[in-house]
Amino acid sequence: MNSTITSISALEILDSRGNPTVRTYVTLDDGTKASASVPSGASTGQHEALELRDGEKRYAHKGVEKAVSHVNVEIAETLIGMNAVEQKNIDYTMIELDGTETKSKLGANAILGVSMAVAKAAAITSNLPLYRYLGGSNTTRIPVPCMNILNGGEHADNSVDFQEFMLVPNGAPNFKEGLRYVAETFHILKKILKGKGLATSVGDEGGFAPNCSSNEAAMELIITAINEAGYEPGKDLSIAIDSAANSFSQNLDNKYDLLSSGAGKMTTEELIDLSGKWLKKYPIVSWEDPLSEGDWDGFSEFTKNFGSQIEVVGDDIFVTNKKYIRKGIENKTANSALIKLNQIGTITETIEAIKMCREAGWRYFLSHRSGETEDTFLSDFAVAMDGGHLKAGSACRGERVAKYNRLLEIEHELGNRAEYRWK
Ligand SMILES: O=C(O)[C@@H](CO)OP(=O)(O)O
Ligand SMILES: [Mg+2]
Repeated sequence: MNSTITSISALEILDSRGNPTVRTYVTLDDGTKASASVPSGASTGQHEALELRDGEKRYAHKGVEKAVSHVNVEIAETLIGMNAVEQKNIDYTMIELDGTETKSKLGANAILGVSMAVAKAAAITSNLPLYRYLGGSNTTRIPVPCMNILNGGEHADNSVDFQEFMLVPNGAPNFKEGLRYVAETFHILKKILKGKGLATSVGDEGGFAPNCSSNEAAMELIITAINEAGYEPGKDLSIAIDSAANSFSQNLDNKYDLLSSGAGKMTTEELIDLSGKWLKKYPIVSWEDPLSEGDWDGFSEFTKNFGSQIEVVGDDIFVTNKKYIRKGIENKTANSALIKLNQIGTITETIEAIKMCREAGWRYFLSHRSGETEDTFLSDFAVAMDGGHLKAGSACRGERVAKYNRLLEIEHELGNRAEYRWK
């Protein structure tokens, strides 16, 4: 099948934080048109692919006109005439054109936007839904929606150190019900917060951002909400945490300072100890970045202690990069990797990272960024990758809800062939 790319262009748009990001457009010779928008993180790993930003300060977060121009000029000149259904060829051509390890010449935001828009155009011209085009004909598994309902860390200005507290509807019979479980509990949590005189304003991903008296108090509120919503903690709904420990480790090493809550300085051992206590008390099934990206030994210790009980996810430490995931597999650093397309910058490399996890018997956790757009590429991608779970924020921000709604659509389309299970 030949579907020749006839035009590629880009535009600077805004993301959900009001910061500039890249939207790309691709046209094929049969008239097919597709566009894609690139997300942007706030709590980033040091080794992520580079998000190219302009020098001038027109916005709080600088513009992306340079990246836009790289799409319009270098990338367009190189890819026009190529076959859109050859994703790997397209992605590796851009990787070569850039020629740097972190995509710093053209910008990962420029490259990823094109990678995504080409895949969308190829799916349309192949008459296939995107999840099926990327995942093949046996793609039937809808991910468990790990919904972020309480925010802290760099995603909120409150007194909680851990960045994300997520509800995991692992006891639900299907995605639709799972989404209902978490959305209902989200609303109950709002009532509880109101009743206690705590703020019901939300953080970047739409989770509430109350000033709790401690990190543990945040956890207690969530357990209360699950119970009051009529669900059984640990049976219907469990919990996933993203500590994003980089944000309370100034030098990204084994020294921590839980400043926001006032819990104070902690060593790796003390943090692991605290986690052990929480794991005994609360129905936690997944813990992401419990330690900072420089604390490889601490991560391994954490995994040795708890890896048989829960999913230990590396985000900032692996940055969806095979080089770091390989090191993690060798050192038993974790047992799962967070997967974010823009951390590495192409669809093909993201798929390769997932394949590496799969082959090692690791899990992988598909993820949005804290700065998102209305693009629902992630939903189709998560289904295509058969990973079993995704995080896409809360139930009250349009750019997050769009992803969940797309998953409802896919589940509906698959009918009784749709699968839903935690593991
Ligand atoms: O740390 C994370 O996992 C993400 C997404 O939730 O946040 P950010 O996009 O800010 O890196
Ligand atoms: Mg994270």
